[in-house]
Amino acid sequence: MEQRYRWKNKQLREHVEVLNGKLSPTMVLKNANYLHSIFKKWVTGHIWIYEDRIVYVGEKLPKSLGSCEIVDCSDYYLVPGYIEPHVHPFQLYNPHSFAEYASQTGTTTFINDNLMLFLELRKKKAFSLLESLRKLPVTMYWWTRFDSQTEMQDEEVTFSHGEVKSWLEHDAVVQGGELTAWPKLLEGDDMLLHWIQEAKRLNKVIEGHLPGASEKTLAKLNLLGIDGDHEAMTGEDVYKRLLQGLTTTLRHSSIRPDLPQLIKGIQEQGIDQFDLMMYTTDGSTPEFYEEGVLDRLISIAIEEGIPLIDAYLMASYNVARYYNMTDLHGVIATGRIANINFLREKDQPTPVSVISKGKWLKKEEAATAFPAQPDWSKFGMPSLDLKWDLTMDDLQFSMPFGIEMVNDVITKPYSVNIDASGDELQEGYDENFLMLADKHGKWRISTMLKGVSTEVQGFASSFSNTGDIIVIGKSKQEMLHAFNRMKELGGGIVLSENEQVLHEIELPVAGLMSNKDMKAVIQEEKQLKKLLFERGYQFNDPIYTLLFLQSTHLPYIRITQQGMYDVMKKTVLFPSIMR
Ligand SMILES: Nc1ncnc2[nH]cnc12
Repeated sequence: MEQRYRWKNKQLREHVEVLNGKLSPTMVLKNANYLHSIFKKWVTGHIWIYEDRIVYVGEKLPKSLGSCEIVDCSDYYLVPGYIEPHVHPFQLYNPHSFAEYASQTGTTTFINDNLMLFLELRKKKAFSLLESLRKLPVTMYWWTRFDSQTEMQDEEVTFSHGEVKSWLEHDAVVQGGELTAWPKLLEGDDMLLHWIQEAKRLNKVIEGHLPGASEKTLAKLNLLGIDGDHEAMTGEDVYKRLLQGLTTTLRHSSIRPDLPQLIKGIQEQGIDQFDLMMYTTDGSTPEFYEEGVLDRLISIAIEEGIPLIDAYLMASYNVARYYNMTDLHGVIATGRIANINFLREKDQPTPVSVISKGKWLKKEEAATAFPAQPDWSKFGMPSLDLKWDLTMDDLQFSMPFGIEMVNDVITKPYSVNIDASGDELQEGYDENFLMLADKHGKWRISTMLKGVSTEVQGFASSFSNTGDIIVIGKSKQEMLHAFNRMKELGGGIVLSENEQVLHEIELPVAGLMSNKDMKAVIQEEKQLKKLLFERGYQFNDPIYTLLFLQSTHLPYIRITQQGMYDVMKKTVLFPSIMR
C-alpha cells in the first residue's frame, strides 16, 4: 500500500494533542450508552473522535471544542460497527456497491474474497484497485485464495508462487483461504503448506472450507494451520469445530439460510460460550440482502436466544479478535477506528445512524453522500470484448451423459437418453443444452443439463466462476440469440425467447459485476428469478447455479476449463474441445 502505516507519525502526534487540549476533536459523542466489548457490558461516557479515530473514551469532556460536532447520544445505544468476516463481493454487485449498501445496515468493515480479482487481474492492477477502495469511507480488507476452486487450464501460472506471495504480503490482506483445495493439502501439496506457513509468519490467519469434515480431518487441518471455518451446518458441526479450537462462523446465506437451525443445534449441544463464533452472509445473491446484512443475523441470533451482548460481539469484537485487529476494530475504545452504530433499542440491531471512519454514513435514517463507483476499466476490469462469434457448429451436444442438478449447486451425472441431435429440445421436461465456452474463444465443452428448467429457450451468462461463458437452453437459435445480445452488452446475463430478449442484466465490470447500485441490482435479479421460475427453474438461486457449475469444491460433476470433471475421482471425464 502507498501508505504503509494506518496513521502517519504526524497524525499520531495530533491524536495526542487532542488530549493535551491543543487540538479539538472533530466529533464528541456525549452521554453515550455504549457496548464495551472488553467488559461485555453497557457503559456510559463520552467518546471523542478525531478524524477517523476514537481518541478517548471516559468521563471527561474536551477543554477545546473548536468547530467540533457535539452529538447528544442519550436517546441511543451505541455498538461497534459490524464486521462481515467473509464477503464474496461479486455476486452481480461489486465490492463498492455492496459496501455502500451494507453500510446503511451498520456493516462498515469487510473482509473480501479476492477470487475474481485474482482471476481477472495481475497484481499491479489489482493492488491499485485495493488502494482506491481503501479510500472509501468504509474499511476494506481482503483474503487471498490459494486455488481457483475449479480445474483451470494453466492454474499454476495464475496461482504462481509470486502472485500468491505478493497478495499474502499485502497490508490489506488479512487471511489466506478459503481453502477449498484442502484435500490436496492433506494429500501432501507442499506449495499450499508453504503459503499457509507464510501467512502465519505474517501474522495472518487461514480459513478452511470444510463442509462435512470429520473430527479427525478438522484436527489434521488445524495442525496444518487452519484457524477457522464457516461450513458448519448443524450444532454438532459447530461443537466439533470449537472442540478442535477452530473459530466457527455461523452462516446465514441465500443458499444456506441456516442460522435459526444452527443456533437451536448449538443450544442442544449445551454450548454457552460464543467468543470463537462469528456470522457471515457468505456472499449471498442480491435479493437476500433486502432484509439486511449482519444486522439481520444479529436480530435472528437475539430472537433465537443468544445472549444479547454476545449477539453483537459475534459481529464485531469476535471478528476483530480472529483477525488480530482488536487494536483497530470491534471495540469502542481509545485508538480504534471510529466505526459506531446508533441503535434505537438494544435489541434492534439495524442502526438509525452509522459512523464509519469518523464520518456519518447514515444520520437519523438518511444516507449521506457516498463516493461514486470507480471507473472499473482503469483498474483492468473493462466491459467484455469478445473477439469471437458463437456458431451453430459450436452447438453440438453428443455427450452420453450430462449434469443433473440436485439442488441449486449440487450436481450428479446422468445418462442422456433423449435424442439431442436436433436444433430444439421439447419443452415441458427438464433437460437443456449446456455449453461452457472460453471467453477467449479457444475451447468449449458441451453437454446436457437436467433439473434446472423446462422452458428456457435461450440463456447466456458471462457471470461464472472463471468469467468464461455459459449458454443454456432448449433452442439453439435462441441460445445464439442470447449469446449475441450478451456479447453486444459487453458482458451480462440474457434470457431470450421467441427471438426476443425477455430480460437482461448488464455486467460491464469484466462481464462479472454490475456497476449499478445494489437496489437496482436486486430488482434485476428478482425479475430474472421470476422469469426463470415461470419457465420451470425449480430451485431458489440461479446466480449460484451459474457460479458453481464450474466449482470443483462441490460434488459431483462439473464443467471446467479442462472439461467435464469428476470431483470425487479428481479426473477429467471428457476434455474440452478446441474450437
Ligand atoms: N466458495 C465460494 N466462492 C464464491 N462465492 C461463494 N459464495 C459462497 N461460497 C462461495
